[in-house]
Amino acid sequence: MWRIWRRVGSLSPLFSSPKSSILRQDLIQAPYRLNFLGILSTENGTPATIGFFSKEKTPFIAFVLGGPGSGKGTQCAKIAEAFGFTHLSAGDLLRKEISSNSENGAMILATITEGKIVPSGVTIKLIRREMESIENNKFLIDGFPRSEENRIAFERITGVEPNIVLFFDCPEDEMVKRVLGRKQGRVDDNIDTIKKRLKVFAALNLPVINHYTRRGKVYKINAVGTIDEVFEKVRQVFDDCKMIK
Ligand SMILES: Nc1ncnc2c1ncn2[C@@H]1O[C@H](COP(=O)(O)OP(=O)(O)O)[C@@H](O)[C@H]1O
Ligand SMILES: Nc1ccn([C@H]2C[C@H](O)[C@@H](COP(=O)(O)OP(=O)(O)O)O2)c(=O)n1
Ligand SMILES: [Mg+2]
Repeated sequence: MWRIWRRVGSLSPLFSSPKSSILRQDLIQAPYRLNFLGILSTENGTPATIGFFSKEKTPFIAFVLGGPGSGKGTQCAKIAEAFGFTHLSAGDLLRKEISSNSENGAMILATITEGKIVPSGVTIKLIRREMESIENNKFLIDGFPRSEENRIAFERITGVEPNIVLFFDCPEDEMVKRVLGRKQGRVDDNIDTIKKRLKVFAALNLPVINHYTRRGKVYKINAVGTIDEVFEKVRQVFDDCKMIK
């Protein structure tokens, strides 16, 4: 088991030990497996709390959400640079799995091509692996959680909630224009898949944003404007966030 960092929902001071490994690999309980929801569970099927961060090692977590092309990745790069965060993009981690020919690669490729969401257990395992190997205590988790299933699995597995959630609010026609102009050779950056991703965003990701809005954690940012104009609004959030040391 990972050690629990702190109770879900609480906000606490952070970053006591920047050089320490945040997740304790030696505390992971085996064996565990994915249940039908893609949530990690023990062999008898009960949900497994596979991780917990000790109180002193609690990282600051910002979930970064918004529709496809809203500018999440672009803004995360700037936040990472300006505020010393580590940027973890769920989509990038999944694409890396595809190109490394891992056992889940074919399933991930098929899911992304369809504009659908990869089972939570797979994505959380990749995020966890990164958080374990990186010695930082400030993480931007970009493009995750993409669904209530993602969110619930993350909270159940880690025992924590994000400290804040950034939501880049962007009109659909602007998102379509940006994705079609992205030219990174992605299998999902075509008009058919974009339409599906926009539907999936509205159906599955907006409920996550609504949930965290009710929890008072969402900073909604108008994503229209130049990259620098948007970043000025983002900067204010981080400048004002007293929890970030
Ligand atoms: N404020 C902006 N105005 C115009 N284009 C933008 C802006 N922010 C990002 N872009 C461009 O739009 C595309 C999508 O941005 P990206 O950061 O990859 O979005 P996301 O990660 O939300 O899908 C990229 O080509 C990026 O350079
Ligand atoms: N939590 C996540 C994040 C991304 N994915 C899949 C499904 C998404 O359409 C693709 C691409 O995600 P990515 O965040 O890179 O996409 P955008 O930056 O929003 O354009 O990856 C997922 O299944 N689960
Ligand atoms: Mg992105």
